[in-house]
Amino acid sequence: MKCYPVPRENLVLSIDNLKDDIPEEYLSHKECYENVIRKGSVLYDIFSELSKDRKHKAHQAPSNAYRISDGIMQNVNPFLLHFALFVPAITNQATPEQQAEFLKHGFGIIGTYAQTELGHGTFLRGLETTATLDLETDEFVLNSPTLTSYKWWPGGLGHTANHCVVMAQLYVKGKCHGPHLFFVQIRDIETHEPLPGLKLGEIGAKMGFNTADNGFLGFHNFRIPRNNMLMKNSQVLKDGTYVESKNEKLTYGSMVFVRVYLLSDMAYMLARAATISVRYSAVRHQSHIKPDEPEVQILDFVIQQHKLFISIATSHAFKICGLWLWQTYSKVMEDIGKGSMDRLPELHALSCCLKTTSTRDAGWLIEQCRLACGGHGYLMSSNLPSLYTTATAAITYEGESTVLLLQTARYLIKSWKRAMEGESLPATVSFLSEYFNKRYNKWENTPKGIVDGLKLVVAGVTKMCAESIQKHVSRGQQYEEAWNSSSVQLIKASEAYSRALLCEVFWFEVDKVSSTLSNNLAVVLKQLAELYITYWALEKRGDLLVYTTISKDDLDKLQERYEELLALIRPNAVGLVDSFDIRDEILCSTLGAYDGRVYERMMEHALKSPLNAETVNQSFHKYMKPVILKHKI
Ligand SMILES: CC/C=C\C/C=C\C/C=C\C/C=C\CCC(=O)SCCNC(=O)CCNC(=O)[C@H](O)C(C)(C)COP(=O)(O)OP(=O)(O)OC[C@H]1O[C@@H](n2cnc3c(N)ncnc32)[C@H](O)[C@@H]1OP(=O)(O)O
Ligand SMILES: Cc1cc2nc3c(=O)[nH]c(=O)nc-3n(C[C@H](O)[C@H](O)[C@H](O)COP(=O)(O)OP(=O)(O)OC[C@H]3O[C@@H](n4cnc5c(N)ncnc54)[C@H](O)[C@@H]3O)c2cc1C
Repeated sequence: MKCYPVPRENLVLSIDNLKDDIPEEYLSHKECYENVIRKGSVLYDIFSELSKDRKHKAHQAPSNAYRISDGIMQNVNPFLLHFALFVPAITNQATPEQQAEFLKHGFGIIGTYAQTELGHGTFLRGLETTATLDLETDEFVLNSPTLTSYKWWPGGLGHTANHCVVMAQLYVKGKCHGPHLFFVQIRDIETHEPLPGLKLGEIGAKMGFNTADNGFLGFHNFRIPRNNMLMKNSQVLKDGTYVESKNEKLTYGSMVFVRVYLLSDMAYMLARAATISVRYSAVRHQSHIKPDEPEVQILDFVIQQHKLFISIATSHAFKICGLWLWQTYSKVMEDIGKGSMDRLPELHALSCCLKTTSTRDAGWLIEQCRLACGGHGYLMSSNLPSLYTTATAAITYEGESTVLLLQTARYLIKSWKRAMEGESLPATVSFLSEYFNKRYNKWENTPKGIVDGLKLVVAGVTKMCAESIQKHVSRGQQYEEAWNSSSVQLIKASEAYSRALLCEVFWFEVDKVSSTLSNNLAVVLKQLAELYITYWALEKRGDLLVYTTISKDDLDKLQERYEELLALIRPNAVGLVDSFDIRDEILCSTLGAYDGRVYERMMEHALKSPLNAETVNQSFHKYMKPVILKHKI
């Protein structure tokens, strides 16, 4: 058996079998998949050895592994769902005995998380796949009663995974108990053939994520042992007794895990885009500022700084907030382990709005980085297009953005009502009570003043939503209709809440640690945090004018300070992206390589195009020449 010493980035990235002779963009859909399975299998082998060598918790690839695989895969790893959802779902939702049983083969199985169906992705209570208890055989019978009930989208489901965790409506003695999770083998371990009673395949080409092997799965009277229902939170006993969960939403717990993780993942996606575009902007000379001087680095254009420095700052904001949210998640999971669900609604609300804002911001900011690189940003070899299509998928997967913002809005409205009744609120929403009791300060042009102002916007919009709902109810609408009628404002409340959270956590976490940092580092980090907060104060100036005592003069001063910060950051801009420390083999960009040899790398990459293997392509003689000669005058 091949034995890998503990891999370091250098070692993994030096494995020849992980290099591409032909850039991925020149491979067919099928070749792309086969190529990524080739590379993914080498990595999977390394992770397996690593988990043995390093006593890693079973099946958890080391966190830096994702960063290495990002470089090797360039696109998406078809084994991603195994680590991101399949294993976490089992460790989060199965009993210890079940975990030992289901994961006894260690890396010998490859799983995915099969929840979304052709007909339902958001509304989980509407999922159609059924799992019906057969008391006589002590089994569940899985069925896909309609075409729309086919599982559709799960990553790795088409041709990679041999197991999955399936979400299905649980039926016991004719009664439906709602969505539950089941451990299901779908392919033979030896032959990899689909097991009898299953219809499996991949869903076809997508705008990105094309190596994720997203698939479809249909069940036809497919039997699994009763013990294959994940039974940590709810159970079905041998006699058919159903023991319900302390909180039925615990079944949705695996999605919270990934939503929390995505904040950090987006920090990394943005760090890559910022590294590429800032380095390129330092190399690219174009146009003049002073007519009698040479062409300047485009990074000297203030508007270029305005386009790019927000991405540097946002990457740090997401990294720091991601750590804060992860600590909150870990604490809530610990509480749940002790039987307390009190903070679960708060964690759900936080993870929903922060996942949404981080994925949406990563999307438009990566696009802004691409556009700031002109035509060369449009080349696949820049890696900016792939970063964009990969990042923007996250706006939809793991909870579609609008739907998740409405979940946070639900929590804000409930918290507002509690504030009106004088109840104490968790720290993350206590400002609602302050606002309700008219305890807030006049505007201050400071980072803290801006954070307080953004919170006033949240409180003001939340109050407006509550009044809108009440107005529609008083006009005869049911509450749910009134909710729907007010949903445009409800989304605004959640968006404002998410922005206020990001600004507050970023500023105060940086402020908290700055005394422990070298003076220079503290100064630069505070400049980034202040830039982030001031950027969003200016973006949201309309709301601040409506809900706070900010004046036109205050806004003019903020604009001036913002431009000062751009100038202060400019000398450190390249150093700041270098400090993301993303090596060329992982950055995969002709524009962003550390040595700055942009034009040479662009030409080297262009010559790898199969079209450049010959000076005249055969299509000239086959198609063009007859037409040209026919019409030649
Ligand atoms: C380790 C490295 C990892 C990763 C690296 C990188 C990438 C990420 C990895 C993988 C990404 C690739 C693929 C993505 C995979 C997927 O997409 S999986 C499928 C994702 N699908 C969804 O997210 C579905 C979204 N829909 C829902 O969650 C629910 O349908 C809903 C919440 C919208 C509605 O649920 P309902 O049951 O109808 O509830 P409701 O009637 O609206 O009531 C809401 C109440 O329920 C509480 N609640 C809802 N959800 C949760 C939850 N998750 N946790 C806790 N509580 C929840 C909510 O608080 C409300 O409570 P009330 O007190 O107000 O009643
Ligand atoms: C790249 C990618 C990978 C994926 N990987 C997986 C995977 O591994 N496993 C898995 O199970 N799933 C996966 N998914 C599926 C993903 O989780 C779903 O696409 C997502 O949950 C959204 O559901 P939907 O596609 O049915 O959209 P819908 O829910 O149908 O949404 C369509 C539109 O309707 C709106 N809408 C829906 N409900 C409401 C509401 N209550 N109020 C207001 N508007 C509403 C939405 O805002 C949206 O604009 C993946 C998806 C993608 C794109």
